[in-house]
Amino acid sequence: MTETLSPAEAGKFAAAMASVAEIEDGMTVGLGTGSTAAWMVRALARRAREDGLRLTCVPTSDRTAGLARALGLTVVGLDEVDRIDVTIDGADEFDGHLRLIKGGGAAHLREKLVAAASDRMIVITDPSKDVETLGAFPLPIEVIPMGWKGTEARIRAVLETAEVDGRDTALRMAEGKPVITDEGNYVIDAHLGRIGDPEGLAAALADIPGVVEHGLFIGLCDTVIIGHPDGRHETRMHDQTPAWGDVIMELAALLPTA
Ligand SMILES: O=C(CO)[C@H](O)[C@H](O)COP(=O)(O)O
Repeated sequence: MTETLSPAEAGKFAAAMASVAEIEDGMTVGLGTGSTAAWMVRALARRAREDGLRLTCVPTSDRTAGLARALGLTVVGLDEVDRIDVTIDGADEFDGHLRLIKGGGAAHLREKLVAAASDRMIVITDPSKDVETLGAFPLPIEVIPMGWKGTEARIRAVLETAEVDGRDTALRMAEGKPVITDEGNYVIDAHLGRIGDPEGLAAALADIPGVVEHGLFIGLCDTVIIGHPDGRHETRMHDQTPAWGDVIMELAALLPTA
């Protein structure tokens, strides 16, 4: 399977496969958005079919809902469940404290709501998303369309005093029109280069009238599974960078058996 994929896709596939191994019968599962999450939805649907798992799934976007339904998974809205056992989602960047940038697919509002309702959030990625400092990926900020220019000016004012290297902002466009999120909003991308104080910036952005949600996920992710092109994966958990137990187990598996 993986030999037909590009190295990045093979890594995403490996992470997705490892993540669905954590799902048990009867669970309520949050389904992320993006190409990595799409691999996970396919792998989850296959596991559910082959192992007879009864799952309730809460998608983070219309795209993911459509894919999950088409594959036979049971899809419900966030308000139809009391809690979510685990959410599995992709990310655009993650750092050593498992802080994330999300929203490259303009779904970070629903993604954050679903992650916040979950007992556990697993992020699945290929190695390219692993960064020392967040910020090379432009930070998505979802804003109300009404008065978006004023909101952008307030975002720029906040960035003036933020610990960042760049301060450019741009309304996200596609085919000459503003990108509209599933909740009917616009996205402003902030090109920051480096975010020195993610907690401080997250709090300041959340305070701006017109900002609905930004793509900094802090204190939400419990586990990151990094898939490698050769099919291996490694796991990072809070305050374990990397999880040496996993690395040792993987190295042990490579040793010849007697
Ligand atoms: O945050 C997201 C969507 O809003 C995605 O998880 C993020 O953009 C990663 O996408 P991909 O798995 O395609 O690289």
